[in-house]
Amino acid sequence: MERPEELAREMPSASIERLPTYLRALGDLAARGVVGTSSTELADLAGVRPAQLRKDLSYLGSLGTRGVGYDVVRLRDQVGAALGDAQELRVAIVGVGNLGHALANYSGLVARGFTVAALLDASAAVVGQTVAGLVVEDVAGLHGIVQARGVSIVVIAVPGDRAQEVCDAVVAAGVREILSFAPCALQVPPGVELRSVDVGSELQILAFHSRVRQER
Ligand SMILES: NC(=O)c1ccc[n+]([C@@H]2O[C@H](COP(=O)([O-])OP(=O)(O)OC[C@H]3O[C@@H](n4cnc5c(N)ncnc54)[C@H](O)[C@@H]3O)[C@@H](O)[C@H]2O)c1
Repeated sequence: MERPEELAREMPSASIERLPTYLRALGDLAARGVVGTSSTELADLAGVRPAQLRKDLSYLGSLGTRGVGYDVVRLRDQVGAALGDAQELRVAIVGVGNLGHALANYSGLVARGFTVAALLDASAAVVGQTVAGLVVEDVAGLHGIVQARGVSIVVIAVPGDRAQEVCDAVVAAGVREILSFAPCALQVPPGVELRSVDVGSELQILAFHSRVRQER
């Protein structure tokens, strides 16, 4: 029998990507005072098949009890811990323009246990400004700031043509988890986890579905 941490290491990325949805559904159930839930109910709330949900949760060692289901609070805490809830994860945002401002002020980060520990920019017009209670610092100090404040995740919100150089500097500073909003593909060395959110591509995917529906 594998230990929970060994199982979690084997979790496929598609399963990891569904964990925040499970956590949100479990949080809603807990807030409503629901004590126990079935895989069918939870899968329904999360918009997945029950078999998929059971498989995903099995990687956390959460098998539920046949006929009883899952203890909501226990499972919420287990999924939360897998997503790093228990640790205080420190995030730095590089690029404090329109998007960087919005992200720095986004209450959902704090609600999910993240702390914005630094805001960095290259523009003299932006450095020194106070945004969301933090003074924007010069990106030239990235390495020292990451080390001194224990930053483990960096969000890149700079223009596309600056994103790769920023990404390289972030990796050189020792960061292994990066979220990029830049509308371009970034290269990272093995061992660095890069997630990209390209709002334009997401809209194009919706536009594709819209066109196909109209042609039916
Ligand atoms: N605005 C949006 O709604 C939106 C949505 C999704 C994605 N994006 C993408 O996010 C990125 C930022 O968008 P924005 O609208 O905030 O742009 P912006 O021009 O308002 O802000 C970019 C910021 O990055 C800073 N910057 C430039 N080069 C830098 C460097 N080398 N190091 C550190 N900081 C640097 C600039 O000084 C500026 O403050 C872009 O790649 C954009 O395509 C924007």
